[in-house]
Amino acid sequence: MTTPATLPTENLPTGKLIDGKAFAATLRAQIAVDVAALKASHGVQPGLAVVLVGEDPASQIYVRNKAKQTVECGMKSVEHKLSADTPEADLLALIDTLNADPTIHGILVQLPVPKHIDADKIIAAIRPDKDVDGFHPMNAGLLATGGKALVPCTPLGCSLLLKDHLGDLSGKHAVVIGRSNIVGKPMAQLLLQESCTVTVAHSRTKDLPAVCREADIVVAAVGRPEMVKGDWLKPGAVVIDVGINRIALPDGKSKVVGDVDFASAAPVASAITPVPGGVGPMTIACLLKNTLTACQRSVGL
Ligand SMILES: Nc1nc2c(c(=O)[nH]1)N[C@@H](CN(C=O)c1ccc(C(=O)N[C@@H](CCC(=O)O)C(=O)O)cc1)CN2
Repeated sequence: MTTPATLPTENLPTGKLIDGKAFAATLRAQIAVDVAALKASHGVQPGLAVVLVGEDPASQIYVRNKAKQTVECGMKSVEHKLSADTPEADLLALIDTLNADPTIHGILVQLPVPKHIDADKIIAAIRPDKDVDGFHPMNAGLLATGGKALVPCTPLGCSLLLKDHLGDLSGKHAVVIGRSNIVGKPMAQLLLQESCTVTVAHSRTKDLPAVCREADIVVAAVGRPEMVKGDWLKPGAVVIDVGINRIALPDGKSKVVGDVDFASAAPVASAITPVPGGVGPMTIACLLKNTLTACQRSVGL
């Protein structure tokens, strides 16, 4: 009998699946309650500005979902959609305007940006206290030194899922595959804060399967479809799959898969996030959480 391409998630034993979609819905409901309380106590409504440059289809969907969920939580949402050939100087000018706008507490520029725009320069132009993506070097430094950072949304979401599932993470060996500024490095910092022993693996890591087999927790954020196989895992490991890879199917359609080969990994892991429905929904929920945090801090809370 051949192994199915993906295990149907509904056939997994209870507790094996870490349901990010459900967790994100609960988090958003709590954020809505906190937004209402902030309005009542301080007369302030959190405002999020999302800037999209160009027409990347996936980015358009993410931006639409961000705006919709922002409004559903009772916050103000402002969208700026700029053409793909927008000069970098115009984007910097827009960020200056948003930085100075007292009704806007969170600013993000959807990534990736077109090639003629320097993403690092754009990120550095956003006021650190409004940088709800947590990508500004000031926030990266605060996270690394244990300060009051705004934390990147995807790793924050992974950390919330892990703590909800495992409780205390202290002493666990976590292997993070990927060293990006957006996921891998901040993920490692968050796991260190929880007193994990952290290994950051990457494309030059020797014998990656053997490194993964040492891990109690594997966070895969490498951007390679279904790379992490079941025989890379220690039995009982908890697996967090950050990958969102669209792959073509023989019938001409496509589907989204993670960085983990779910079919072989799920039987070995004690718990695993699915793709879709795992980490992805947590990214947007944590963006709303960061926007609320930025607004609360702006009134001294
Ligand atoms: N400025 C930013 N740009 C980007 C970020 C980011 O955090 N800040 N992250 C990603 C895109 N992203 C949010 O922006 C994002 C990606 C995926 C999901 C999600 O819910 N995915 C679904 C599956 C979607 C599909 O079928 O295509 C899931 O995993 O269930 C939410 C947000 C890059 N850019």
